[in-house]
Amino acid sequence: MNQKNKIITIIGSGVWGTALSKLVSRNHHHCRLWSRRSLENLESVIHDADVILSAVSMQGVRPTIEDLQSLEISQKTIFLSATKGLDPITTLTASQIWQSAFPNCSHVVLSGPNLSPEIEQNLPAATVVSSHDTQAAEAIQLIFSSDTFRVYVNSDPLGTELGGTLKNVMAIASGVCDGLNLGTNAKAALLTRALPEMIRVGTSRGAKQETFFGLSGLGDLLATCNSPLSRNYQVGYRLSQGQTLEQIITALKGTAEGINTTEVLLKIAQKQDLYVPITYQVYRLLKGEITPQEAVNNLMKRDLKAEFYE
Ligand SMILES: NC(=O)C1=CN([C@@H]2O[C@H](COP(=O)(O)OP(=O)(O)OC[C@H]3O[C@@H](n4cnc5c(N)ncnc54)[C@H](OP(=O)(O)O)[C@@H]3O)[C@@H](O)[C@H]2O)C=CC1
Ligand SMILES: O=C(CO)COP(=O)(O)O
Repeated sequence: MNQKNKIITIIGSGVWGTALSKLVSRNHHHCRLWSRRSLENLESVIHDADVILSAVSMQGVRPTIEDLQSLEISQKTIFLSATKGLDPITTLTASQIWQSAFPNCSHVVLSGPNLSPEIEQNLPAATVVSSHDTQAAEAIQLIFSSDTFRVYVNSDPLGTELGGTLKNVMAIASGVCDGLNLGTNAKAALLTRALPEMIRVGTSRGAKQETFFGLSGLGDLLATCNSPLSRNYQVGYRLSQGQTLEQIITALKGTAEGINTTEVLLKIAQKQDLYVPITYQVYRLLKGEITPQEAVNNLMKRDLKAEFYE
């Protein structure tokens, strides 16, 4: 694909879709930012698009696909997914759903430590674009790369997507950790134990372990779990301050995917008999079954064991 002046249609004009539209426009590509509330119709904005980028939250993925399936889409169009969530019914990632809906097109995932307010400010950041189609991933890499946005490529889309998705659960736990003032040691312990938990789930689904040590895994875990800019972190922090989940969701600006992901992740873990202690405590906390302090106590009081195990 010639890299000059591509037409990029972004579906979902929430904070992430908007931040991505600025990256595209700064690189002098033609960006069409669309949401279900736009006056333009979807058919006109996808016409001749080189890339259809989905930046809707997980609950918007299936409705968006249904709208697009009735329209004519060239097989040359690259689908790019920036959603970080899991489908509650099938437990599939967003890109897996896009792939099965449009099997004849190339699919790429974009995921990394990319808190949108910092991207909006044009602060330096890095991300990963991942696909089984190397050419498509490299085309997306060129479209988004700039002096302030460094884009890497890998060929493990599932691992890339799951890193960004699973860390949202850990970000809730991390917000609790900071809100209860548990200290730097506790935070280091939490994040270090969170990564193997994410890897256990990811590799059981076919993702590569090494991907979780990259930007979309460890990188996004560090960013999201250490920043009050993260909505998922805010959920945990506010729970630690005694707010109810209902109050938090009402006050929260934007989507915290980790709330839904925790439930789906626990379902996966129970079905596949995977050990996910942090996720389990986050789940019970979100359900109102335990207090934040009880979640901490439950994690600390578990049976002793070796640090590394299969
Ligand atoms: N914000 C960030 O820093 C980052 C976010 N992400 C991921 O990107 C995704 C979007 O996040 P973000 O932009 O922050 O969230 P927002 O809550 O700001 O925006 C959500 C978007 O999804 C759309 N949407 C929600 N439900 C539906 C539906 N049923 N049908 C169609 N569209 C729907 C919304 O449309 P409408 O406005 O009409 O409601 C809106 O455009 C999430 O999966 C998030 O994890 C990834 C990286 C960074
Ligand atoms: O994924 C993100 C940063 O990489 C955004 O995190 P939140 O959805 O928690 O705000």
